[in-house]
Amino acid sequence: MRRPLVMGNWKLNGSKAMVADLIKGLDAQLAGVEGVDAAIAPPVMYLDLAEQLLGKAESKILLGSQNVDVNASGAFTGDISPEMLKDFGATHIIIGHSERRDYHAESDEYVAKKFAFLKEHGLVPVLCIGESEAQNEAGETVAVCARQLDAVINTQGVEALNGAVIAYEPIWAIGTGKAATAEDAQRIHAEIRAHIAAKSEEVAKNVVIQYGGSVKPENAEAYFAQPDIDGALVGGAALNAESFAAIAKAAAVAKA
Ligand SMILES: O=C[C@H](O)COP(=O)(O)O
Repeated sequence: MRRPLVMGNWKLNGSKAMVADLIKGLDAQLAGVEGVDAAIAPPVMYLDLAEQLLGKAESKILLGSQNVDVNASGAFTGDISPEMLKDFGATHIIIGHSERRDYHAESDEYVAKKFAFLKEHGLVPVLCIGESEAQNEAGETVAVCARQLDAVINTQGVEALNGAVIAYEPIWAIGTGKAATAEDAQRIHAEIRAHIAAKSEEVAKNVVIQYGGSVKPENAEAYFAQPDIDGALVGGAALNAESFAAIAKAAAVAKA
């Protein structure tokens, strides 16, 4: 049985006060909620504070990050290494988000390199994949997702997906309020799982596939009712403790 994972990607939002408030609210809202892993990825600047606050509260909330770079140390100005993330207690690291692919020209190969680097350092890659609106309209959704996945599978073997997380995020649904229907998302998740199953049924059966793109408390239950949707990667709604907790609770109930 796959354990659901609901992860909040705070993107470029936050301040010390906001981090403290949000973590306090999340801890209160999520206390006693079983059957789901909840993770947060604040801006890297606030990992230290988040780690301290979670530690003080003896929180069950997992800590993550929104990115990693591909060098361990040395003359790489501005880069962040896996060991630095580990040093602050981050375990779940988002890579390949469409905002990184688009605004920072990150290729499938570069994202795959990050994937391998995280695995090498014992961290959990949360690999984002998904199609643009134009690709969706052209009927290329499954091919795009397969290509993005194959960048990892063909270089590292399908077993590299063991213990990793895949986040299917149709780009046109991110931050737009125009979420994919639960049925459409399920169809793509099933295709993604089938693509992996063609290489290994065991890996496909166990890999957690999250949906991301305008997930809100109002639509969360419908996603989690689908057999191949194992959680969510949440942007906007993760900036409010009550909304994020409601989504996490919906996953716990649906997957119990
Ligand atoms: O990483 C999260 C996604 O990009 C979804 O963002 P959103 O929930 O604001 O649409």
